[in-house]
This record gives sequence, structure tokens and C-alpha cells, in this order.
Amino acid sequence: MASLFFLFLLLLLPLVVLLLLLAVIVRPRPVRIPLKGRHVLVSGGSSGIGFALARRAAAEGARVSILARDPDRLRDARDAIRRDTGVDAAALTADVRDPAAVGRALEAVGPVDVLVCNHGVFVPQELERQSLEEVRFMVEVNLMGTFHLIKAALPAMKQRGKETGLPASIAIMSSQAGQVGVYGYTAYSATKFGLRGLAEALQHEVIMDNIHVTLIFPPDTDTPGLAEELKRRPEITNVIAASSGGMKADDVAQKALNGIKSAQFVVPCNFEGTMLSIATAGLSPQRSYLMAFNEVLGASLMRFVGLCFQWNWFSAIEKWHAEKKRK
Ligand SMILES: NC(=O)C1=CN([C@@H]2O[C@H](COP(=O)(O)OP(=O)(O)OC[C@H]3O[C@@H](n4cnc5c(N)ncnc54)[C@H](OP(=O)(O)O)[C@@H]3O)[C@@H](O)[C@H]2O)C=CC1
Ligand SMILES: CCCCCCCCCCCCCCCC(=O)[C@@H](N)CO
Repeated sequence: MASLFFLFLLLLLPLVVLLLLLAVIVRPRPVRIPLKGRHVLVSGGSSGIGFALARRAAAEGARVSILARDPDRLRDARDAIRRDTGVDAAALTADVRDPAAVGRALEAVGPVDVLVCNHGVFVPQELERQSLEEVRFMVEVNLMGTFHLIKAALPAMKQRGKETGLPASIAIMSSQAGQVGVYGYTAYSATKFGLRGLAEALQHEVIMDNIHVTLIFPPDTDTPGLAEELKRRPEITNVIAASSGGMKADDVAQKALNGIKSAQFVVPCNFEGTMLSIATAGLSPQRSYLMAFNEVLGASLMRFVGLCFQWNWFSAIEKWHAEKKRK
């Protein structure tokens, strides 16, 4: 009996040592980003996830600015935020593809404490059938638009951080299609994978300015954008995307905001997303020693689970092609 207990302790010991080691080495160090009274700017804040996020930030006492192209939708969103929270959000009309317009918009509202690059466009299609114009459109909006926002916001953000001594945040909306390539998403996945490279490198560059980068990876989320997308999404893309459960915009917004407040680098939004994040942890920064522990121990199991998913997806593609041929 006593020797069994001893054996158990012996097996446990390496895990405890690993946990302690991780607690010492994880970087960057954990930090909390306060929201109350701070300036939160959300691009794409007039619809879907961005709107839900802006409204939640307002409800938590932040000063909120929303940025998008269509002034009518912006006005409706601002009215809804006022109705639900009593907060007057600033509505900024700008196309993120236009760096000068983005610069003017940011200048008008002053320094940002939490920049949420959430805007995004998604036009699913097989690459062979998709026009280069559509590919370029997604790259310009999703990828270049995010560069434009960050370049425009960073100098004043740094300056303000120096004055207040408070940590600031740059959050970027990726997608689970930015963690795994999916049929019909060659261009879209490329932009969302691209944002990860941007975010990892940027975190190195701004850590000494007390700025913390957060990358959010939602699954299919019920938004006006998704409704449009579904009108033309290839059937097999629907099948693969359904491997991860769909979510409501407000639930994604809550996960995102919690992730921003605790300065998580990677923010998964559902259970499948957590598995996906462990499977694709790579060399991304990790502040939580508990998550680091899960990543270290879960890596090989999640690799195996990922291979099972790929098996399933390639089988579905094969079957779909066979059926198409028969028709
Ligand atoms: N819904 C989903 O299934 C998922 C979404 N995501 C990502 O979440 C983000 C939000 O998606 P969702 O809420 O569904 O999108 P919506 O289409 O509902 O809203 C998109 C927002 O972005 C704005 N926007 C689009 N293009 C530009 C532009 N060129 N300049 C400025 N603003 C722009 C839109 O306003 P306007 O058109 O007026 O400019 C709108 O406010 C995107 O980055 C998307 O890739 C990730 C995973 C899943
Ligand atoms: C190791 C374990 C793996 C676990 C399961 C993986 C499931 C992956 C599903 C990918 C779905 C991609 C949806 C993209 C939604 C999106 O971005 C568009 N709606 C555009 O907005």
C-alpha cells in the first residue's frame, strides 16, 4: 500500500517539476488590461462580432469608437449602443484599405488604449474559380487594413502608455480558418494565417512599451457577414466548417473581451477551438503556465486528433467529388 503511494508520488513528481518550471519561464509575464474609462476602438464595429464587442466594452465603462465604411450601419450601431448602455460611441467612417483615411479617423478620436482590429471580409471560393480581384480584396482589407490601423494607432498609443503607466492592447480578429486551411478559403485562410505572423512579431516589438497583443480565433459565428457568406459558400466548405460548433456573436465577443483583459495571446472561442489552439500552439507566446502545461502535455494527443479530422475531411472531399461525377 505504502509502496503504491510512493510510486504515485514518483509519477507525479515530473509533472509538478514541469509545472513549476513553466511558471518560472513563461513569457511574456501575465498582466491585466483594465477597460473602465479607457478608449477602445473597434474596426468593423458596426456589425456582427465587432458590434457585440463594442457594446460589451461600453457596458464595462470604456469609451468606445467604432470604425467602418457604411455611415448608415455605423449610425444604427451607435444608436443601439447608446440605447443598450447609455454610452455615446464615436462613429468613424473610413475604409481600412485607405491609410490616409484611417490616419484621419484615428486623429479625430485621440489616443487608443485598446485597438481591436476586427474588420474583415470573406468571399469563399475555390482558388481556380476565384478572380484575382477577390483575392486581392481580401488581402487588402484583412491584412493590409490591419497594418494600416496598427501603424496609425501605435505612436499615440505608446505615448499615452508612457504618461499613464497603464498596459495597452492590440487585438486582432483571426478565424479558425487562420489555424487550419479549409477548402474554399485559400485566400481567406492566407489572410488570417498572415495575421498570426504579424501578431507574433509585433508582440516582440511592443512588449517593452507595455502593449499586449491578442489574437482571436472564432468558429462560424452568426453575423450579417456569415449570412451573406452562406449564400455562396461551397457545400464542402460548410461540411468542414461544421466540425467546429457555431457560435453567437455576443458569445464570441465575451470570449474576446475576456481574452483581451487577461492579455491572452491566443484566444480560442469554443471547445474545438481550444483543441485547435493546442494543436497549433507552435512557438507562440504564452503567459499562462497552466495553458503552457496543457500545450506541452496535449501536443501529441492533439496532433493525433488533428490527423483524424484531416482523415475525415479528405474522405468527405473524395465522396463529394464522386457524387458530383455521378450527377
Ligand atoms: N462570422 C464568422 O463566421 C466569423 C468571422 N470571423 C472574423 O470576424 C470578423 C468580423 O466578422 P463578422 O462580424 O462576421 O463580419 P460582418 O460582415 O458582420 O461585419 C464586418 C464589419 O467590418 C466592416 N468592414 C468590412 N470591410 C471594411 C473596410 N474595408 N473598411 C472598414 N471596415 C470594414 C463592416 O462594415 P462596412 O461593410 O460598413 O465597412 C462591418 O462593420 C472578421 O474579421 C471575420 O473574418 C472569424 C471567424 C468566423
Ligand atoms: C486538433 C483538433 C481539431 C479540432 C477541430 C477543428 C475544426 C476546424 C474547423 C475550421 C472551421 C473554420 C471556420 C471559419 C469561419 C470563418 O472564418 C468564416 N465564417 C468567415 O467568417
